[in-house]
Amino acid sequence: MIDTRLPLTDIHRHLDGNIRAQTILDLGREFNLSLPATTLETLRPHVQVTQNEPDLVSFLQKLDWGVKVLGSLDACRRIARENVEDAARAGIHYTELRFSPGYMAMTHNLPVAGVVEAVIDGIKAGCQQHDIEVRLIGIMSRTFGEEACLHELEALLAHRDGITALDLAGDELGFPGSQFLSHFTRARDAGFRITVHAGEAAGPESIWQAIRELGAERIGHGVKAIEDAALMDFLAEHQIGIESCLTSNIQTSTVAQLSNHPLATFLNHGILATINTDDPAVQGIELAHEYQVAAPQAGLSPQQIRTAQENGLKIAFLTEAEKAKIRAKVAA
Ligand SMILES: O=c1[nH]cnc2c1ncn2[C@@H]1O[C@H](CO)[C@@H](O)[C@H]1O
Ligand SMILES: [Zn+2]
Repeated sequence: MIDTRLPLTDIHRHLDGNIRAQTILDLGREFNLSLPATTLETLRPHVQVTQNEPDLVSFLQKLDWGVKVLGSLDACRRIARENVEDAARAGIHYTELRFSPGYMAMTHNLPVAGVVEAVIDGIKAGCQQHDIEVRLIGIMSRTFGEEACLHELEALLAHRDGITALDLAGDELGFPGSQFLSHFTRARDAGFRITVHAGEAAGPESIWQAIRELGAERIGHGVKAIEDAALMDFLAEHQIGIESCLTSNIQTSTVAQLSNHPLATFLNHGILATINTDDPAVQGIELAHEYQVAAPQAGLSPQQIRTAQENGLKIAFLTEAEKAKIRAKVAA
């Protein structure tokens, strides 16, 4: 259950994995693109997971139509604004929305730095209309290689003030973190906070690598930490937060069933683990489903669910003063 006296956060939410099906239809029409379907109902299986995918890379293909319709910077602005609206409607008080500007720019050759600017703009517009606090995390999509990631990093650095943190996402098995050392050195030098998708498709060594070599302060998914007792201790001791996404881990076949999910064990071990969505529109879920259905199925007790909710703001990329302000506002 969601504790309504506590701030509700979603700190692992891809805005380019959360494009409304209706918006995909609208933009397809606007830019005269041939989509695989012309009605919401027939489009859905092309843009949403309908049954669990065999692996991460197959799951990620479901995001492709959403970015293929981004025919202009205005379209990027629109989906950013709609993401704020959707998060506010989901009852979220604070969210960190992440996006890969190169992935969004790719199909229509948009300027990558222009995409970053448009997303920042769209978020601002959304925040003026809705009572929610938002920060942005820039993603480098490892799937497209080191060069493309460098391009994304530079676009994000060009708008340093609007971006809070840097992440690495995409095909973890095909593109190990070791290829991105220099990217993260530059990002840390610029003062970006760091979170990395690790231990989702690859094993615990990928989490160690993200922490030791990329400077990760938080880990996206981190499922495979459960295989390494020393790593479990390290995460707890150094307060490296885990951004868990329960349904996503089932849909990517990272975890066979929720009753096997390590989140409850992470929490028992004193790790600052949290409950988040990942790609809500693609997954066909919202945060309430993760709290009310997925978390109990994953064996979390009501107290553990509350702890996970509290951890969200605890490990948020905010100052202590900013966190206190959000806590006070929700409690009021
Ligand atoms: O669960 C996930 N694991 C790894 N990468 C992901 C996941 N969801 C989305 N992306 C990746 O994030 C970028 C868009 O924000 C894309 O690279 C997409 O493939
Ligand atoms: Zn993710």
